[in-house]
Amino acid sequence: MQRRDRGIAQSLGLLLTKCVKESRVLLVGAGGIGCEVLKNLVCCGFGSLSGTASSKKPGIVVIDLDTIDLSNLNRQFLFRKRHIKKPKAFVAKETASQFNPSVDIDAHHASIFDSQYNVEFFETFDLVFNALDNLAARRHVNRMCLAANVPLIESGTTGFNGQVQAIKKRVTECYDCNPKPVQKTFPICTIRIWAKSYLLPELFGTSEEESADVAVTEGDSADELAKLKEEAEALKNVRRMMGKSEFAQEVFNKVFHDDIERLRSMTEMWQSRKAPEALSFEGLKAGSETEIIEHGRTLAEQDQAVWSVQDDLAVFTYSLDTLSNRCLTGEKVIEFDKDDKDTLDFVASAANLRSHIFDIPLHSEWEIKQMAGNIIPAIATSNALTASLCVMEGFKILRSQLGSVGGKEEATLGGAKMVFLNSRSTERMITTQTLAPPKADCPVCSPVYAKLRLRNGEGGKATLQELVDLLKEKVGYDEFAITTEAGIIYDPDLEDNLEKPLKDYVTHGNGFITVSDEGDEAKVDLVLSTVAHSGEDAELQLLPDSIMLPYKPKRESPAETNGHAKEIRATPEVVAAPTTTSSAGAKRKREADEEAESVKKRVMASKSEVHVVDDDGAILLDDD
Ligand SMILES: Nc1ncnc2c1ncn2[C@@H]1O[C@H](COP(=O)(O)OP(=O)(O)OP(=O)(O)O)[C@@H](O)[C@H]1O
Ligand SMILES: [Zn+2]
Repeated sequence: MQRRDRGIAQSLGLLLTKCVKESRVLLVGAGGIGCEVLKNLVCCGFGSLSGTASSKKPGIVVIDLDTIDLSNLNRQFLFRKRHIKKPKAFVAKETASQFNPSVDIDAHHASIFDSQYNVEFFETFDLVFNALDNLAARRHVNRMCLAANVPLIESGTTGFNGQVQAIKKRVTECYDCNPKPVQKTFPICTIRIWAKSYLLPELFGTSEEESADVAVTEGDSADELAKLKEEAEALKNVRRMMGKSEFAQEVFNKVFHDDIERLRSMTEMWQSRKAPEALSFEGLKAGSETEIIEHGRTLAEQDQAVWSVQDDLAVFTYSLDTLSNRCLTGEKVIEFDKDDKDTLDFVASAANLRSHIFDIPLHSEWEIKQMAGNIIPAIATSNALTASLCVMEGFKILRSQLGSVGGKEEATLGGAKMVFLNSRSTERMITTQTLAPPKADCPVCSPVYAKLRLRNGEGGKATLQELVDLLKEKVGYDEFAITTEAGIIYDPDLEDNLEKPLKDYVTHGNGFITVSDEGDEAKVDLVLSTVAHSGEDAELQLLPDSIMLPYKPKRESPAETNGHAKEIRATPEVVAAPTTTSSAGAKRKREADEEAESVKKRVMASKSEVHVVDDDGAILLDDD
């Protein structure tokens, strides 16, 4: 036994160490947290004995869609300067492999949304780690893990804070059990966004249509939008003057004078707030055009200082000159990028000029960069600590799968917790919270997941009618709706599509089809992932062959609850029809029975006076 292995075996015990080595894990994202997680996984020997001797499988699969950027190097320590522009996944594999040659890593430079990463792919793992930076990908992996019934360790950091959440279908809350705050959209009047998402694209964007990319929120009135359109039209005329010496002056006067005067003339808008004060280029300028540009160039170096209005005019003129030259020498589109200094100079000076007009405090370019780039600094230490917590939670989940008396380990996920990190805290840096059970009405984890096997991957010749018939026969539906990512394709009042081929609707690979009961006593939703087969048998097949769906939990009326809980329903998640003879079906039935048993035990063990969510999403409440 190698010295490293000895240390791990001493910490984890022989049984868990063996389990860690035999596991197969997926890591999604090889950025700040991902690099750290990969290092930990490799050093702990994850997957070093995965697969059998005859069919050895890489123990760790890492997927990342991005290439390495200079700005990653301060914290993504698997990467060096020479790796810039190379795919993160490949370089992460190359560097991390050297830490432990017995671990086999499979690296994919791809998006986790790609159709090859379907439910069957996810099913090949014992554990999935999310090390992502966006909501959409996190939610997608959450759903795929639910469909594949693979535990997920979700993680994230912002600045000094970090969070790790273990997610196990039917045992814990899923990522979507609690609605996430929608990623911010800004009203038009938000000035930095105005400069970044409106003014810059209008002047240096691609086409007229594409450039009208303005963030619109509910608060924006139709009037405001109409006015903005009018302004955009006038701006297009000014844009045609690019390259001429009076360009800066024309843009300035149009945006900071004419538009503001028009706005100011809408007197009803200014009854309860201060009216904006228009600026004029001539009134503010100090020196010739060349002098202004030179002055702007010098000021742009001083990004920590708060420039005066005259200074802003100079930087604005200088950046317009630079961007115009770039545009006229062949750069077709110039988009805002916080690391493109010319665009930042433009956005910072324009935002400050507009702020001045509306009597809003001015900011330094550095501050504006943080706001316009939505930047919260990434802290290497937070990432490293969070990544180590991820792997610790991973150990607990694997431990829970080893099995123990009464399924207690399983039910409590081996003691896994929701872990919070505050690396700047003067009290406890790490705090934990018990993992909550799944929310009974969560639209993502309360449905039953099953598979629809399609001939040739796209349903062969099968029509939507055949799917409807199959669902009636095998699930016992009466009135129901079928929805795909594109919207509703069938319900009792929408029968126009029935003769259409199913392949028109199925996004093969990782798309889902949701079937919702519309009857009086509704069953929980059924979510089907599609898998391909090329055999000669049926065009369409449900896996398992037959499904008994539980009913949606009834909402308790206050009178019913009244401190006296009662059992509402308890049905195992997916029960294959008793007639099934296939070994897979029998195994599933056995698993379902075992799961039902384990739920009962959990409920009895918990004796909670509140409620426990059972394995079919229904709520069980105890008797006293
Ligand atoms: N759909 C996806 N599929 C695969 N990888 C993804 C997907 N979405 C995001 N990622 C990866 O997740 C990682 C998140 O890492 P991190 O939060 O450190 O972001 P970053 O892009 O490396 O850094 P920063 O955003 O701070 O410049 C990135 O490497 C990114 O490429
Ligand atoms: Zn959920």
